Amino acid sequence: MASILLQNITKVFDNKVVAVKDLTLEIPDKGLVSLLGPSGCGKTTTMRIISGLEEPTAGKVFFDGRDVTQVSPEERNVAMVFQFPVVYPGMTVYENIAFPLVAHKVPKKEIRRRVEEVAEVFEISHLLKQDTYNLDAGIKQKIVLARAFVRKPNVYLLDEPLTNVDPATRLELRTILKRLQSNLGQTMVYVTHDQGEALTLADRIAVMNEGKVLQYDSPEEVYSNPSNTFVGYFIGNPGMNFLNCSLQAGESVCIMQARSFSYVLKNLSRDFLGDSEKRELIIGIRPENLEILFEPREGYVPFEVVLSEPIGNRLVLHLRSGEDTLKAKIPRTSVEIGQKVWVGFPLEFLKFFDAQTLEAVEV
Ligand SMILES: Nc1ncnc2c1ncn2[C@@H]1O[C@H](COP(=O)(O)OP(=O)(O)OP(=O)(O)O)[C@@H](O)[C@H]1O
Repeated sequence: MASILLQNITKVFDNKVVAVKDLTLEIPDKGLVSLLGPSGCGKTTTMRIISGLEEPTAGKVFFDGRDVTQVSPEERNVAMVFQFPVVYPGMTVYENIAFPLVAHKVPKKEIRRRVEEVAEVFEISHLLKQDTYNLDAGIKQKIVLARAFVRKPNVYLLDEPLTNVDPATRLELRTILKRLQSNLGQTMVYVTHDQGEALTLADRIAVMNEGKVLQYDSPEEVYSNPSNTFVGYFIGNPGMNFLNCSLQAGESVCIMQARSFSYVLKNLSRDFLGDSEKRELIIGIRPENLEILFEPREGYVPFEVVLSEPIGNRLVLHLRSGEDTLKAKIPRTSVEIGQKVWVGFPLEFLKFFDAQTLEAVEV
């Protein structure tokens, strides 16, 4: 078990590619932390720096308060699993899983007990005597995960382990991993570009972009209170809506002036603007938090439906009013393309972002 501290880590490849920029991150002992971000944002590099496979250009890595920046991967005692499962050919499933224990000269009886235990967890007990030849990617990844979990390392580092497995096995493995992690009480770092995976698995998510951590919070917080527009857009399906607005002072409340409509924010006191008469902001709201009416109502803004997309038992409506566009997520119902709906913006769900820095602004 270990807590991990990455302190001001920078990694530059070939003197020009800055993969990680001054990144500081604290991963608590027994925590399950997910590094989430788009392709190329530096997740794998960060993971390789934790494992010791990559040396940072600047900054330090601590395990349980001990500086391990110069310590080898073996001595750090981490178990790593990558996207593409590597099973050892010419060995049975049992031998594959037992491999790290044999290498560490664990007594045979103990090896058998641990292999059988972990095989049961990953539901591959029936395959233990088989050769690994001809097994599908999902089963191979189960074997690789079992080989990682048969050990008792300081930290488990999992780099997109479910990306190449079929959807049914992916769901099954998510549940197994979550259960294992909480039963074992081991520190786990999980790299993914799949927000669904991060939101369901992790205790805390580090949302990354361009080599930086933009927000490090619980799944609930990154979803409900994104610290900037990137996080709001990247998390959620579809992502958060954004409207370029000027927030203007009315008599006692504020008025949201978008490019093509205005909307009175009845519960937002004029005091929000202080001494100014108006402020340029980006207003964000999640698609499921828009209020959608099929009849006109005073104060609500008419939008036209330009597309209606079914997602499971929900509909995603693409809406337009002049230059302003929104996506709304509503329960399935019959909606015609070109029909009008009336939209309300409940204050409790509105997020305000600075128009220049794109960072969240407190209300
Ligand atoms: N060994 C390397 N040499 C040169 N550039 C590298 C090397 N490894 C990574 N990079 C570059 O560093 C940046 C971050 O890469 P990294 O693999 O860490 O991102 P990632 O978020 O894991 O992406 P992906 O999800 O696509 O794996 C990218 O621009 C990548 O091309």
